[in-house]
Amino acid sequence: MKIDGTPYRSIWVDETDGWSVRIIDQTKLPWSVDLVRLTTLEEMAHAIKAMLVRGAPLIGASAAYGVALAMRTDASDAALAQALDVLGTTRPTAINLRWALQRMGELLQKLEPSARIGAAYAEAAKICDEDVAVNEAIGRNGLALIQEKAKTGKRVNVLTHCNAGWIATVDWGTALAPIYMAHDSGVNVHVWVEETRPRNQGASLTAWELSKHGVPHTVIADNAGGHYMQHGEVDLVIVGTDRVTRQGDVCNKIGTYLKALAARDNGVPFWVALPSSTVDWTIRDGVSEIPIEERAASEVTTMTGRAMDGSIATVRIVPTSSPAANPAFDVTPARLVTGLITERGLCDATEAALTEMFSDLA
Ligand SMILES: CSC[C@H]1O[C@H](OP(=O)(O)O)[C@H](O)[C@@H]1O
Repeated sequence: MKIDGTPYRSIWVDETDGWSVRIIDQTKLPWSVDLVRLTTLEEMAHAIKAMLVRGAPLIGASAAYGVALAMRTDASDAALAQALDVLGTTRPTAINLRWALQRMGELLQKLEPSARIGAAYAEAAKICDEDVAVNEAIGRNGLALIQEKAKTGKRVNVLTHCNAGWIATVDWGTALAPIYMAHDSGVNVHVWVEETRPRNQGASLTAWELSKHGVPHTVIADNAGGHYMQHGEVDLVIVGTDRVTRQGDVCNKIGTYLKALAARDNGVPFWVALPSSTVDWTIRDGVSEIPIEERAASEVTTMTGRAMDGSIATVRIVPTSSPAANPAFDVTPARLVTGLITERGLCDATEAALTEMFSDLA
């Protein structure tokens, strides 16, 4: 996607040296576009854990480049095992992390150490290029849903939660890809952007993305989504996901489950956009089997934003005497999911449909 006319991906190899990795520091958005240069495994692991990069597909791509950076330093078997372990423990929920590390590990373990640096960079680049193509296909497949709603001749209102845009992936995004394509094709589309407490990925990231692309949108409190659905202001919900089970249960940012309940209660279609790398074929029941990341309480007790004098400030919004809990994801049972938007097409959130569409992976 473009930032003020300049095309970007959310991660790339620095062309000036051919090996360091550049990312957009998402903790600084929307206030500044800070391009960070990463040179070590440890810097990449920190970037994932501290959410300078976030979003399931981007976490996977970032981890792949983290392995490549590690191989530059030491391409031994021990160093490879260490890199896979360090990166594998950065964040527990997005399955794309495990998928990318398994792919990198299986490739590199078979090679002589002397061949590992080049192979690691090549495979990481391949993962990135594949992600872009897959997300573009998700966009095309999801576009049909928006175009169908546009047949009424009225503005199409899509609600989304968190950020599943181009900066949650290498490019295009998943949930936002159909929206970009609809907007670019002239469809009158508007997005209800839920702020997504506590880290405000909607307010800070989705709103920034849509503003940069000129897509009409309105930021709302997380708790307002159901109200707009009740009043007929939401034509469909499209969200991303960090892990889908083989029976179609969907793990996504905390609050997604509540959106799905409100959507079901109001007859609003609830779609989930995902690449096939986000399906975890090893599990069925999302609620009991998907590990939910528990992040720092300080993400709930404080908020960071731009003060009126233009400085970036963090303020406490909870009494110091009050404990806080911060589960970062929840699980929406398949029964509440209208369908899945994948790179291969639209798919029911059922084991039969998933295993038929992805019989080569299941
Ligand atoms: C396209 S995956 C986006 C997915 O990842 C987000 O989580 P986080 O910001 O904590 O990495 C959120 O669950 C999004 O739906």
